[in-house]
Amino acid sequence: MTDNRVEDLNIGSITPLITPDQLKKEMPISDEAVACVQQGRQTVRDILDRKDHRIFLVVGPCSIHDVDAAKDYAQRLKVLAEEVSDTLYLVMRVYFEKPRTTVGWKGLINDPFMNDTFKIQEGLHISRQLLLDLAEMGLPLSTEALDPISPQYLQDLITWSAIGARTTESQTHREMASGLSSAVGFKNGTDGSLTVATNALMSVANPHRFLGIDQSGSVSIVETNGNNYGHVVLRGGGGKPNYDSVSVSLAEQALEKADLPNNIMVDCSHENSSKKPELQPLVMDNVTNQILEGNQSIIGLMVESNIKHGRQNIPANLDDLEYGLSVTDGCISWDETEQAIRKMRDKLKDVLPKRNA
Ligand SMILES: O=C[C@H](O)[C@H](O)COP(=O)(O)O
Ligand SMILES: C=C(OP(=O)(O)O)C(=O)O
Repeated sequence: MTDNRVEDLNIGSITPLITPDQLKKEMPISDEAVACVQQGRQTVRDILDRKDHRIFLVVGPCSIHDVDAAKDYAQRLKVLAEEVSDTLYLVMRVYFEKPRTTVGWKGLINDPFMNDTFKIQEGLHISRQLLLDLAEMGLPLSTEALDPISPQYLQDLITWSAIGARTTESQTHREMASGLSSAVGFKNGTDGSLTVATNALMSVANPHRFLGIDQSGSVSIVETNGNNYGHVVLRGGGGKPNYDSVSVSLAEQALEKADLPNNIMVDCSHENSSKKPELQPLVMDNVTNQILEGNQSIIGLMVESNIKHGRQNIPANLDDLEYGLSVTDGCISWDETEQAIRKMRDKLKDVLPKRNA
């Protein structure tokens, strides 16, 4: 018998999902969380506009896999954030979606139980509850906007978003970012190319029309206004770092040539530290010294930090998971994080108020 099927040949199944509206009805944003998000977004915009002298640090685990450990981390970060708040504005990394070089665990939304059961609906619930809990603590939160649909479920709780090195060049992600309500950092490409990020900034500031979903889950034409709070994130690439003063100066020239604001974030992790977490404090200190020496463009840093130093593979028996240890990229420990952030604050506390004067 002839098989006449011409579609869905590679589809295993398609399962309807809760709509954004339904999830938000079950788990509504509270007044405390709204206040936290609004204040956080305004602070980041003020830093980008040089109305706030501080530098913002996007700091936290490479990925969230254990909600209790994330809350434990957040409580520590909240105390440190208050301590350094005259100089630094700390935003917690709460990354639920991981872009993989090939394959691997894709994060808490995709596979919340880390056992290939891919309970995405539960992943959305768990992720939203964590964002609510953390925002209610008064912590500004950040995430990578990777899936083009998931922002409808979670972005109301996000203060700063990233577009990752693997997707900065993607039109879909630039379109999505043009409609995000938060400021958004575009990483340079994995090969080190900055042009993909400067092109992304030119794209994202413009209105776009594209296919998406609305809050009731209907496939829709989305029209955006454009996002004027995009900036580049230098993360190294092509086997080389790009946090050094020469690379930063080249990035400044590229921004000037493209008529873009002189706003640069440095990611201390990834290829800026050859994925060796213990090198991140050295990158932080180098960038701090650049600011002490008069740099005007660096407005933010990213640091991958967790309760414990390093990383672990996801074990076959999940009872063997070590508490507070990353299952994706290696992170610096909480003690190292406190030490590095305090050092940065002490070095910059008298300098930042006079910067850009
Ligand atoms: O930040 C995390 C990783 O660097 C990124 O998701 C790629 O990870 P992989 O190369 O281990 O797949
Ligand atoms: C995946 C990440 O970074 P990059 O896109 O720079 O690899 C990340 O910050 O988690």
